[in-house]
Amino acid sequence: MPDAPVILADEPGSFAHGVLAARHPALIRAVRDAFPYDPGQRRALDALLTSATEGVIEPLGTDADEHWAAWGARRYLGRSWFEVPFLWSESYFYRHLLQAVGYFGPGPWQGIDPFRPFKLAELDAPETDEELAALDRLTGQSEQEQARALLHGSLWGNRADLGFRLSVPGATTAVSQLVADDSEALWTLLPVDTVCLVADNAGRELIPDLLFLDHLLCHGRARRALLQVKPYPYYISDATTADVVDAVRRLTAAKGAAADAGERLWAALADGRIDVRAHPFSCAPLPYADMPEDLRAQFAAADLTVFKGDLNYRRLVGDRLYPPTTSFAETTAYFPGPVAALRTLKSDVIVGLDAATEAALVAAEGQRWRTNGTHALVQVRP
Ligand SMILES: O=P(O)(O)OC[C@@]1(O)O[C@H](CO)[C@@H](O)[C@@H]1O
Repeated sequence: MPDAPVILADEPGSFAHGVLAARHPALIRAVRDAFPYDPGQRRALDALLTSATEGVIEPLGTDADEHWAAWGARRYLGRSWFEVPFLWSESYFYRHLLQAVGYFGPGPWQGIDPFRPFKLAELDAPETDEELAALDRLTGQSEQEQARALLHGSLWGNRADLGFRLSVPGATTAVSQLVADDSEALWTLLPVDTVCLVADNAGRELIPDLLFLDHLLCHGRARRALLQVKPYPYYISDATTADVVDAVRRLTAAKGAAADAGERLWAALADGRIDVRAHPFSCAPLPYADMPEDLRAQFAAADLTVFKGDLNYRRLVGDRLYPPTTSFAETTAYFPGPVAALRTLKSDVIVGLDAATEAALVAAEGQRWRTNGTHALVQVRP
């Protein structure tokens, strides 16, 4: 993987600094208000707020510390959250937040997803009804037109990221063009036996992801799908198995084409054509280049792996400040099979742009295009 500086959060005014200094405190407050947590949980959340903004990185004080030691904790404990790799700091913050609310138990709050109220509000939103109703209008179109529309639905669904909306209010309304578009290359890779989709957010991103998978299965573009989700709540709205079930239920409870897709998805999950996986490394604070052998073998067994979203992109290419014209193929050369990224741009990392595109973006927006969520990309390494 080409060398470039690893992103830290130590520079005031930078995107990463803003996430730790503003987004994380806002998230703690939102979670605190969303549940009738008991005094102990509230104290733990308040302590995390102080630690994350003014304090240093502390151990979890549970068996999980050993796990995190293997992911680099020994190097970072006792240091400011702002001085260590941004990806590491953010991931550990989410792990601490789950700890504060008792997610890992033992106790009555074990397994209660602190982000569930936000995820459910998304599923219930009128926008979701509109998106599902739009499926009925697709049915009269050719298979190819449907496939393209569903790919774009899945791509732009990535704007529906709750963390992003905590810091960029109104962010879901802007629309812009793709800064890189390898979608033709993507279509030439299909049909395949096994497609793997590494999911990102629940709710309004997961629904179009599932509809895209349903289309691939239904039209013979893939025989089966692996769906990688998170083993526990992460980065606010990241999808877990419970969120997959909620999304499919939302579809089956809808009308028309959405309900039909929901029934097919239910059947595909039940008969194993969609195989949900939740590998522990999915919540690791590390790039995919460092993945363990068993996960590498899972990806190697797929004929095509599609990474959804900004965080997965950061982990796929490495959370570094690359020159934007760095090759996507080179940064993903370690990956054990054909790989695609569908992502809206919501952090500083970017590779695979041509020089003219980068120059035009900078001329129009300075560096804001990297993080404001109005641009997207489809990148493929066959
Ligand atoms: O992965 P997603 O849902 O597309 O985006 C996650 C995100 O909102 O969170 C990170 C900052 O917290 C950034 O990588 C990105 O902006």
